[in-house]
Amino acid sequence: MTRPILEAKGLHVSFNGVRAADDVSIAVHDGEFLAIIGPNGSGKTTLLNICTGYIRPSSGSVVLDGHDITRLSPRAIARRGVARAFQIPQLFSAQRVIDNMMLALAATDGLWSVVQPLETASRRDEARALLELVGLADDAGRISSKLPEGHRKLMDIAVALALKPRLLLLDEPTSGVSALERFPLMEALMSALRQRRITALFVEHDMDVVARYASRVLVWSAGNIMAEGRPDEVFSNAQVRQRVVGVA
Ligand SMILES: Nc1ncnc2c1ncn2[C@@H]1O[C@H](COP(=O)(O)OP(=O)(O)OP(=O)(O)O)[C@@H](O)[C@H]1O
Repeated sequence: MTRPILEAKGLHVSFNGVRAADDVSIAVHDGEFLAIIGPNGSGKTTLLNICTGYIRPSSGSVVLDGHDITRLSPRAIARRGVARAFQIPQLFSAQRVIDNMMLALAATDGLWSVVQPLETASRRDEARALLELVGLADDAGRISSKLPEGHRKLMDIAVALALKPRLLLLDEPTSGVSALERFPLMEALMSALRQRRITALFVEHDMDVVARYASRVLVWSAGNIMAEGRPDEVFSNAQVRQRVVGVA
């Protein structure tokens, strides 16, 4: 296996006595598409929150490319190449898709200023390239709120990619997406990740999606990992089938 991009070691977090991370250690390797599955409330999102600086663990560390990022702010972590999709509120749902993309690029450039024009030729080109990357080139002129849910999710992913991340964290990429849309969405996501050589970690409840797309799976239970392996390995584990997949 390749070297880890991100390594978490011995993470502990409790909320009012509930252990959301109970000595969690994980390694995310370059190029993998790593799934996290597990029952509601088992601590999956807490791990994403720790890795992106939104929650500080009471002990343990997170190391990105050899640098300790445990106590950095979310913004500082994002600048080091860790992006998160489905985090940015849809403040501009009345705007066109291309305008949202240019806003995301402007925010990444740190050019939040009324005197700076939002639309420049290079930013428009970059926005279009990102939309093309996720298969939304034809949606550039549409109003964001009018997009089907699968396309809106891809727009959120394109917004996260504006940061040029090395590691993308996704919390349930297919939630709220129709059965017809979820595989095309995943295909577009996988293609974008491959083209940009981005490693990804995703929390997912849809086991068909995990079985089909994950390169490795971590199974969460009560604040820690109860099993891990390739999708076929974890899905043939009786405990996992009983506790997580819901099949005896
Ligand atoms: N900011 C917080 N304040 C208080 N309790 C929290 C906070 N974040 C998480 N928790 C609690 O920590 C536990 C783990 O929550 P977390 O959201 O990480 O689980 P999850 O596996 O992502 O769940 P789901 O699949 O339902 O999204 C839960 O009991 C949750 O209520």
